[in-house]
Amino acid sequence: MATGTWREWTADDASAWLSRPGADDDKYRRGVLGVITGSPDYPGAAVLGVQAAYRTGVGMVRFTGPRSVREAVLAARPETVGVAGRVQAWLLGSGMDPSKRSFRLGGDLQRALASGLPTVLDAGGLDLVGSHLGPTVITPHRRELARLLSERDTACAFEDVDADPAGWAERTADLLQVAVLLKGAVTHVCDPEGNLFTVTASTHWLASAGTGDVLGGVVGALAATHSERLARDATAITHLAATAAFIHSEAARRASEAWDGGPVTALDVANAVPSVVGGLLRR
Ligand SMILES: NC(=O)C1=CN([C@@H]2O[C@H](COP(=O)(O)OP(=O)(O)OC[C@H]3O[C@@H](n4cnc5c(N)ncnc54)[C@H](OP(=O)(O)O)[C@@H]3O)[C@@H](O)[C@H]2O)[C@@H](O)CC1
Ligand SMILES: Nc1ncnc2c1ncn2[C@@H]1O[C@H](COP(=O)(O)OP(=O)(O)O)[C@@H](O)[C@H]1O
Repeated sequence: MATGTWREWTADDASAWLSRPGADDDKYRRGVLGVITGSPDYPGAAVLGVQAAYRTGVGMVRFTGPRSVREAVLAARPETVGVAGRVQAWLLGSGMDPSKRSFRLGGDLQRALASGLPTVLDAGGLDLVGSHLGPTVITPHRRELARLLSERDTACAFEDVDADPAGWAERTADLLQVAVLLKGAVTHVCDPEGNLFTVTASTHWLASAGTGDVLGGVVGALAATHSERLARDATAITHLAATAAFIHSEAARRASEAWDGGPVTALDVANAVPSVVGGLLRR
């Protein structure tokens, strides 16, 4: 499959998309991320995404996912607000199973997508792509991408995506008219406008449970803190997604270095995000 020219996203690129809060900022001006993630089977996915969003520098998180998950989220991050209200962006779907979606949860997800706000659609929210009205990025791994396309009558197997991730990411962006962040050792980030960026993981220790949920939180936080920019320029979501993947990869490297190059957990990666953001802001 023919593809355009992909460019590796650099530290300079990422730092251009970050800024420090100013004297006039408060938690609302900095950006509130609405999060509907997790399930009784996967409460940890919600905890990891919310943790990562705070570590990336969002002003506040409103978590309105399943009630059974809210307790775990609040235990890990008591600053989280558990009531619905105004938000600047949405993170939807990590740790959810679309086949077990309740009527109420389906309604909450559809309302979020109809809000026209910037949205990150992950894992069990991927099937909802197309209902979105705002600048949106989907964040599948290879298997999820193959499943999503097959459900949309495009024959595609895991092996196909594995053999040509760049081509399938680009084709998906075109078919579904949405920005795509396809996860892997090399993460491909692209959009229907032809932006094509790669982020090459700085350590393969990143391939462990829950690190994708962490990435969702990083992208969500950047979307919430850039909502005004996104309202003017929807393609900014692609640059923010690439920035998130860069921060995530660097956080994994730092977390591993803290263990002398040893293994890292998803929570280690989330906890290393502030030092990456700090370093990029100093550039
Ligand atoms: N802490 C949390 O809350 C976490 C929550 N998470 C959440 O979980 C949800 C599902 O995400 P996912 O990526 O795991 O699911 P999915 O794309 O369906 O892949 C499943 C495929 O894997 C395969 N497979 C299974 N075992 C295998 C084995 N031993 N060796 C080889 N293959 C094996 C299996 O193949 P099969 O057994 O059917 O042959 C199947 O095809 C998602 O919402 C995510 O956010 C995760 O982030 C983790 C941390
Ligand atoms: N071989 C690898 N080397 C480095 N990073 C990887 C590799 N495989 C996957 N990753 C990264 O690890 C993360 C895994 O995300 P995901 O597959 O969604 O896992 P989970 O669902 O458990 O959170 C992604 O950020 C992906 O880019």
